[in-house]
Amino acid sequence: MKELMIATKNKGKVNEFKELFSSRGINVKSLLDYPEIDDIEETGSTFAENAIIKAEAISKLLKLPVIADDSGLSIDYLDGRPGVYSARYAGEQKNDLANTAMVLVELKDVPSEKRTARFHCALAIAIPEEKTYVVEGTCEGQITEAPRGENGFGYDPVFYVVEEGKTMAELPKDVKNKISHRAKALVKMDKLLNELEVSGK
Ligand SMILES: O=c1[nH]c(=O)c2ncn([C@@H]3O[C@H](COP(=O)(O)OP(=O)(O)OP(=O)(O)O)[C@@H](O)[C@H]3O)c2[nH]1
Ligand SMILES: [Mg+2]
Repeated sequence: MKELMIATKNKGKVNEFKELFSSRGINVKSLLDYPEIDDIEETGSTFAENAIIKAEAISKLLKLPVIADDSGLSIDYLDGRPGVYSARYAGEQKNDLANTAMVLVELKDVPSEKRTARFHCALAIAIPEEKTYVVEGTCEGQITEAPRGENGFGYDPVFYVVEEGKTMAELPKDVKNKISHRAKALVKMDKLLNELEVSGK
């Protein structure tokens, strides 16, 4: 089986990448397999910049082709926040429940038509001694007034997907893995990997 390294310590992302890549016959390794590697500082101002920073840093360290994911939620009423600060919105401890609660407080009494939002995912692949490539995917939705559902991670319980009539956390994982920002970016990455033939090296 082929193998790919994903430069993340986020368990929710790792689970999704394992599901998404297993159907492609690719085994996923992540930074959860390398606890000695410290977090890479995300100093970029866009998802794409941060994905490149993470992919290049880990690729340099491991001397392997490495994919990194930088993702988050942009809420129109909050001028795009939490954006690249999605993981740390309520503090450096990166607490999903606290982040979600903060967003709900900021949107208190905001009517449903003004609660539009989208998830973004930038995936970068850094190849040693070669270029770094980036692809992106988005998923449109609305922020609910209270969390609903047990699946997924992060802001999924408050992210309502209008076409499905459910929050991301109420959707079965195979449905999220078809419609999500990450799934859409991965379809583009898949094409790229086929062209570059890097998976498995
Ligand atoms: O409800 C959600 N469904 C998703 O599908 C999703 N994808 C990302 N996010 C949120 O955005 C932050 C990313 O920040 P982020 O890309 O910096 O990741 P991270 O710091 O957790 O891990 P790493 O990959 O950097 O190691 C995460 O913490 C999540 O809160 C999501 N929320
Ligand atoms: Mg991060």
